[in-house]
Amino acid sequence: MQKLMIAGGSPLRGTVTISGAKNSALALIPAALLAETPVTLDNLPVLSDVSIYRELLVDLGAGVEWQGDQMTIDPSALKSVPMPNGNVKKLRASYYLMGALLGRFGEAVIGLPGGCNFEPRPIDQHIKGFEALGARVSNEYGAIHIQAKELRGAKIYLDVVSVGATINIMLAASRAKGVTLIENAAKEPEIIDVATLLNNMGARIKGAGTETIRVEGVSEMHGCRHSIIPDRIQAGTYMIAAAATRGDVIVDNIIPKHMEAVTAKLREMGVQITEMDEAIRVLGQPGYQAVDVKALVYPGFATDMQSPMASLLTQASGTSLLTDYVYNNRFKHVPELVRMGAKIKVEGRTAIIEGTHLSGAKVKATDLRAGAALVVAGLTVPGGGLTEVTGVEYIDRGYDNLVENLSLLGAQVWRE
Ligand SMILES: CC(=O)N[C@H]1[C@@H](OP(=O)(O)OP(=O)(O)OC[C@H]2O[C@@H](n3ccc(=O)[nH]c3=O)[C@H](O)[C@@H]2O)O[C@H](CO)[C@@H](O)[C@@H]1O
Ligand SMILES: C=C(OP(=O)(O)O)C(=O)O
Repeated sequence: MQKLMIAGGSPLRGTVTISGAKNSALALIPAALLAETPVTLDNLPVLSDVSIYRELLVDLGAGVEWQGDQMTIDPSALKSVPMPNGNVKKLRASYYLMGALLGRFGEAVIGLPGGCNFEPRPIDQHIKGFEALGARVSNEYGAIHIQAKELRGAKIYLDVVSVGATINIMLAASRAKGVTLIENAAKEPEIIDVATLLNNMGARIKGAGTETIRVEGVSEMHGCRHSIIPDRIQAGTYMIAAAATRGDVIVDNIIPKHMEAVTAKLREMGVQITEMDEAIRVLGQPGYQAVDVKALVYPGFATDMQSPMASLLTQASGTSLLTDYVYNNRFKHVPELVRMGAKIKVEGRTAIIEGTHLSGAKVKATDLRAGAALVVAGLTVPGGGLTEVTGVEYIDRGYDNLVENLSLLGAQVWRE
């Protein structure tokens, strides 16, 4: 079992270059299966979830060439192989195989997804969308069976704003007959990225990034080349780590507009931030003010940033309130932070955080962003105090080169 060891107290200094977005990559890879000819993705993050997706594509008969940050997917020999078990259960985004295979073949059998299980994460809105497009959907022994004689465009109003359901419906609707309208759609930058790829593959999608997306189905799609947008959650985590260690870091190769909710909140705390064209400089300060943070759908403060933000808020004077309006109970990092001396109480969907000094401890990452929170917390521990984080496999789902990046910024971090 691997562990991350962190000797805290070194201010982060220097430049970190951010890779492509996990949550885009994990949708763009299955989206490529809708084409008849190869799709090349650039700026691909090197993550364990991407490796698992590669294996899924191979099982489906696709050709995959992956070198560094570039992957070429050749879906010309693809088959709709049933995938009730195995790798589909290891990651959340395997649910996109439902929309992609339904669009391409009119059928799919895919096991219920895995991913970070901080609370039950239903996919009823995905299924409602497939059914509205004319598919029959059943759950047999934990695998979703989807079949359609013909997919027909429809008007679909999402009951909850869901990133996954919005993208999954876009995938299937791209190959349906007629026009689909997705109302109350999610507006995350990753949705625009997927729509951009699909349009470059021949789809006709308008309105991605707004709450109404119009998809006019096409009968054929082709390959293209696409560069994945930067990972705004990795970027935000480094911004928070820079502030928490009172460091001075340039977070490079990002889209500063995607970071606005984080930037605004850090400024409100007293962090000095300079925005550049493709980078943000974070200059930490000796003291911070407590703030209230509400995690919301985009363009609000991302729920995926909520856990690392909790660690930063332990460094502010006074009491901060951190409320997650996307998930009811995404607080598995809290008991671990408390082991490190944090003063946090959870009431309902709100964490009440009082500023204090943290000390090193043996802690466990129970999901990806809980892991990121523990790393940030470990970095703040004064005087080289040692934090030992287990559950590293969760962290590897979403942060490539984490140890190398933090070491280059001057942190004392290593794997054991
Ligand atoms: C691979 C990927 O991109 N993962 C991201 C994606 O997850 P994911 O797409 O799974 O998250 P959703 O946007 O769908 O979930 C938002 C909320 O809607 C609820 N819901 C969702 C679908 C559904 O059919 N029914 C339902 O009730 C969920 O339980 C949750 O409370 O967006 C989340 C919210 O920004 C992020 O935390 C995840 O990192
Ligand atoms: C929850 C996350 O990922 P996933 O949806 O892939 O589990 C995340 O990236 O924070």
